[in-house]
Amino acid sequence: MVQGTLFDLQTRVGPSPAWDGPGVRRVPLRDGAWIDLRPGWLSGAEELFNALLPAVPWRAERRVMYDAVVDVPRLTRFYGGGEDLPHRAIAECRDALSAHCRAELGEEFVSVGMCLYRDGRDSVAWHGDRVGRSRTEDTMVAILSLGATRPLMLRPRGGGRSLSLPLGAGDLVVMGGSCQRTWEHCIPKTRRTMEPRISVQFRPEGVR
Ligand SMILES: O=C(O)CCC(=O)C(=O)O
Ligand SMILES: [Fe+2]
Repeated sequence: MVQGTLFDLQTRVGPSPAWDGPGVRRVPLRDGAWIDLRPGWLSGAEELFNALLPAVPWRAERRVMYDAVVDVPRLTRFYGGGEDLPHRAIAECRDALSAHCRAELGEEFVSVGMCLYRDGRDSVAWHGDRVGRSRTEDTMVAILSLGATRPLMLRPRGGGRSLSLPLGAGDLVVMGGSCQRTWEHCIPKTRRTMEPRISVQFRPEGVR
């Protein structure tokens, strides 16, 4: 108890200054895609989760599917470049990511998307982030995970074995190369957790 309190006081919410750490690796995928894993990148993940949950004006979306209007099974919020972000640590993460990836990416991360999975019934179906330049160009999309651990799954668009990456609180994954066009990703529904998860997605301008 006492230890926990001291730890909380000392933890500053923000990205680790170092990219290196246990479990850090690049996983090359076929067709010119890759993912970078940076477990435990964010310090104070629980504090950031607790701050974002009430501070973000979450939106419920509805979509037309076949001939029915259905609820999108998660809440979302999108912040374009220049919009005020709900926590200073999010801007610090974006800037740290830009600094780390700039040489390879050739540009900055600009927008911040957020998803709230209220419980294991919330999900995102198989897709690539293919709105905009990512439809035709290599790019990067980084995802910071907060709250409950949920697997991010990836599969080649042309068919083939899928990969499951459990993303825990504070973990970062960067999808790079052709990943958005040649692979798909999803967060499947699960009965395993009823706890909420927030994901924060960082994307360059013109990628969605
Ligand atoms: O929540 C996640 O980790 C994935 C979200 C996602 O794929 C998206 O918003 O495009
Ligand atoms: Fe996505």
